[in-house]
Amino acid sequence: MSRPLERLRVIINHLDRHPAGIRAAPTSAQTVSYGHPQRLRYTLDNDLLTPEQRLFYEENGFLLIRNLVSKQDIDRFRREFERICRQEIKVPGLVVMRDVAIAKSEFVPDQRAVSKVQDFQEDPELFRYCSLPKILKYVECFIGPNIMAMHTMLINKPPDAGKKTSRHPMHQDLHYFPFRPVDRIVCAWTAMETVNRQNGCLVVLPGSHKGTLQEHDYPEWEGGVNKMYHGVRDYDPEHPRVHLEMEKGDTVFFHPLLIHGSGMNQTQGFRKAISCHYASGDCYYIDVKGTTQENIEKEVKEIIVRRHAVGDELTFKDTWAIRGRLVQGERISM
Ligand SMILES: CCCCCCCCCC(=O)SCCNC(=O)CCNC(=O)[C@H](O)C(C)(C)COP(=O)(O)OP(=O)(O)OC[C@H]1O[C@@H](n2cnc3c(N)ncnc32)[C@H](O)[C@@H]1OP(=O)(O)O
Ligand SMILES: Nc1ncnc2c1ncn2[C@@H]1O[C@H](COP(=O)(O)OP(=O)(O)OP(=O)(O)O)[C@@H](O)[C@H]1O
Ligand SMILES: O=C(O)CCC(=O)C(=O)O
Ligand SMILES: [Fe+2]
Ligand SMILES: [Mg+2]
Repeated sequence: MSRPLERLRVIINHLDRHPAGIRAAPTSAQTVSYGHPQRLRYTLDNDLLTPEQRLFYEENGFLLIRNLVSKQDIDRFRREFERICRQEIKVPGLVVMRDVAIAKSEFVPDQRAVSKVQDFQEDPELFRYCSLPKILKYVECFIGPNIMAMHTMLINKPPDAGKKTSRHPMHQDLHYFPFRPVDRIVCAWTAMETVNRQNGCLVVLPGSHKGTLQEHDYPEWEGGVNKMYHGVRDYDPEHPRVHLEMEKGDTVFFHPLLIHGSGMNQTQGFRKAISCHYASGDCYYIDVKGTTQENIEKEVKEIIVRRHAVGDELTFKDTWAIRGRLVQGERISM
């Protein structure tokens, strides 16, 4: 194991299990002088993060806060998700996804198994997650006081059906987003139960957020890949990787350029997590024509046309502006 990786493992294993109490072990980052705030590019001045936490995010592109969301809240999100699965309620705009190995097979027992729901902004109970003051306090440290919830997901990673399709390839979330600046975007991802290597926890490449947006495409996986699960075409297999093992309520905040994915679910349970991508209310939309993001724009448009029978008048940008919801401060240019 490489030395930086070993150090990270040590830090993660020693994270205090108290929300405000993370004390990272010394890293090389701490040689940065606290008196030079202009060196801090990825975090903002605030009273919440300790200098160690700020430096950890600056250096690694993620910050894990233990025990942030209460068990009661998570149980409520879980019950709401179950109601959606049982089709007891219908949520406008909600996208329901089943695993490709299940959707395309006649032989898998539970054809109805939902692997993920996206765009729950119209479900008041699930959307409560995105407005939790505990979450927003941290989000503000990364993107400032004007906060838009741009993308919401409840991931119910199914037991692998034998084709490794439950994996999520290594990717950068920015690939999906036609808005900038990149440093005013952050994801909050909360474990709804114990997540570990067995059931496919998040895997991150620490420090990869300092690079640029890479070209993404479908990985060449024998057993198939889920729709729109693009992966970074070439990433350094020698780059240290960290498996983020988390307990119910633990929350990781991460930068949209951080390369991450998740391994296969080798258990019989559905591994649950809830997440929201936030952007500052003063971000702006970009045209992705001629960029590496053109391929995902094309796929999103095809799905929208098929589903809603609309033509070219709805742009990639519009699909985001429609889903985005202000949760704090002002909506300025989003
Ligand atoms: C806007 C993008 C999101 C940005 C997120 C930011 C970072 C997040 C990183 C990611 O999460 S990337 C993955 C994001 N994935 C998606 O957004 C996919 C969401 N899912 C869907 O849009 C629908 O579930 C899907 C279009 C895949 C299926 O729609 P339907 O429920 O209408 O399916 P239907 O039963 O009508 O099946 C239509 C076809 O899709 C196939 N299908 C169903 N589920 C599939 C699947 N999971 N993968 C591949 N194909 C699938 C199905 O077999 C069938 O194939 P055929 O046309 O060949 O018969
Ligand atoms: N052949 C592959 N090509 C591209 N990405 C892959 C490949 N195999 C695995 N991955 C991705 O690498 C990440 C982590 O895989 P890894 O094998 O390290 O984790 P794991 O399977 O969860 O853990 P463990 O190795 O302990 O079983 C996942 O995002 C997975 O999708
Ligand atoms: O497996 C997971 O829960 C993470 C998925 C992910 O990275 C994403 O949907 O962007
Ligand atoms: Fe992601
Ligand atoms: Mg593995």
